[in-house]
Amino acid sequence: MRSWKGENKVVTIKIYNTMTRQKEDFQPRSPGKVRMYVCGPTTYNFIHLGNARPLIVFDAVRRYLEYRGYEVIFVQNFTDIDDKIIKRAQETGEDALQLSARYINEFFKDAQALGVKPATHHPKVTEHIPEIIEMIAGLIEKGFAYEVDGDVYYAVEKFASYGKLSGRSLEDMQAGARVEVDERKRHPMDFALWKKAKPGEPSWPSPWGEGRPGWHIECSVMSLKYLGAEFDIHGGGFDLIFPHHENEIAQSEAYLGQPFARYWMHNGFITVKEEKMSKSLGNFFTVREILQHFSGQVVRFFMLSSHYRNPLDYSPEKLEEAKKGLERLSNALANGQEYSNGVNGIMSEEAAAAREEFIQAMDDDFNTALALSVLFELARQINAGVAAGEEKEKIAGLTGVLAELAQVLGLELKAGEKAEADAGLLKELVDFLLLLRQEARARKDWTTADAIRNKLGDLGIIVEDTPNGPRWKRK
Ligand SMILES: Nc1ncnc2c1ncn2[C@@H]1O[C@H](COP(=O)(O)OP(=O)(O)OP(=O)(O)O)[C@@H](O)[C@H]1O
Ligand SMILES: [Zn+2]
Repeated sequence: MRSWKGENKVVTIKIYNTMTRQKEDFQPRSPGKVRMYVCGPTTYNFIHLGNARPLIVFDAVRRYLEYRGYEVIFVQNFTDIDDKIIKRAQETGEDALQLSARYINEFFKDAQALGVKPATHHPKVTEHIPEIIEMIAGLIEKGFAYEVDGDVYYAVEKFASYGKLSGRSLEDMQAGARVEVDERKRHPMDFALWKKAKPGEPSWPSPWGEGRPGWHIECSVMSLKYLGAEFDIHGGGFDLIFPHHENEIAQSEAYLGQPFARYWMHNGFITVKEEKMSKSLGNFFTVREILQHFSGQVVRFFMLSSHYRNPLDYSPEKLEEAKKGLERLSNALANGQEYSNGVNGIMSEEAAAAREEFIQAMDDDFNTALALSVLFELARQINAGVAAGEEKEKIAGLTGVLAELAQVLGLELKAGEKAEADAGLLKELVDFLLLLRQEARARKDWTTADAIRNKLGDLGIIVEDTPNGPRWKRK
C-alpha cells in the first residue's frame, strides 16, 4: 500500500493523552519511528468482545501511523502466568502453563479473524523471568521495594508522583479501594512485585525464594526490553489506568529515573445494557461465539463505528447494522471496479477531498467513526457516478481511494461477505469432524473413522493423512 506522508502540508496527529487530560500534538521520540506498547490479555479463556476492542482499536492506530509513513514497533504482551490462570488450571486439572499456551494459540486465531496484524513482538511473562527478577532487585536496591517473607512489595509512598495518571492521591485510592489491612505491608496501597509460591503453584527460583512475578512488573520489564525508556504510546482499556498503568509508571520511572511512556491512550468499554462486559459479571460473549454468526470484518466495522474513547453498547442488532454498512461499502467497491474494469484511475477533486477528510478525521485522535462516514460518502459518489455513466477513469480513481482508505482501517472490502462467513463455518466444521476422526482412530474405532472420511468424500472433501496430521481440500 502506498503511504501518504502529507506532501506539501504540515500535518500533525493529535492524541488525547490520559496523563495530561487533553489532546496533544503527537511527536515521537525518534522522527519517523513510533514505539508502541499495548497491554495484552491474561490467557485463561477465549477473549470476549470487550477484549477485542483494544485489539482492533490499537491495530487501527498502528495501521494509520504506518499509512502516515511511520515505522511502528508494536509490542503486545501475554500475561501467561497469573492468579486467574492458576485458579482456572486448578479447576480444570490442566497444567497452568499448558492452559495459557493453549489460549495464546486461540488468541491468534481470533485476532486473525478480526483482521488484527500480529505485533512486532509478543513477549510472554514466563519467558522474561530473569529480567523481571533483575528489575525487582534493582527496585529493592534503590529503596522503592522491600521483601517480607518471600514476597516483594513496591513501596508506593517512596514514589512522590504516585497517582499522577489516574489523578488520585493515596488517600483517595485507599478510600475508594477498601483495601484489606495487611500487616506485612508498609502502606495499604503497596502492591506485589514478586509473590511467594504456594504449594503446587508454578514457580521460579529468585533471591527471595521460589515464586512468581506480580501482574504489573511484566509490562515495565517487557516494554523496556523491546522499546527502551520513554517510548511513545502506551495503550489499554480504561480499566487499566488504575492500578495497572499507575503501577507500571511507578516501577519504570523509579527504576530508570527517566520518564516512562509519552502518550497514554485508553479505550472505553464495550457494554451490555450499559454495564461493562466482563468475565466476572458473566455478561460476556466470546469472539469465537460471535464469529459463528458474523464475520470478523463485521465485528471490526462495529468497533470502528464509534470513537475509541466512548463506551460502545453491544447488541446483535448493532452487528446486523454493521454488517449492512460493510456490505454497502463492499458493494460500492465491486460496482465501481466492475464499471471501470482495467482503466487507470485519475485523482478527481472528489477523490482528493475524501482522502483529505479521512486524514483529518484520523489525525484528530483517530476518529474512526468520522473516517467511516467519509468511506460512505465515497461509496455514494461511486454508485451515483456509475448510475450517471460518468467517465471510467474518475470512477476508477474514487474506487481506488475507497479501497486504500478501507485498508488503512483494516477493512477488507469484498463483495460476498456472506460467502466468506460460510467458508469460515465450513472450515470449523470439517476441522471438528477430523478431530473426532482422530479420536476414533486413537481408540481403534475404524468404523467411525472410515465413516467420517467416506461421508466427507461424498460431500466433495478429500482428506489426506500427513505426518503432521490430516489435511483436507475441496474437490
Ligand atoms: N468491556 C470491555 N471493553 C473494552 N475493553 C475491555 C473490556 N474488558 C476488558 N477490556 C480490555 O481488554 C484487555 C485485556 O484485558 P484482560 O485480559 O485483563 O481482560 P480481563 O480484565 O480479564 O477481562 P474482564 O474485565 O472481563 O475480567 C485490557 O486492555 C482491558 O482493558
Ligand atoms: Zn500492562
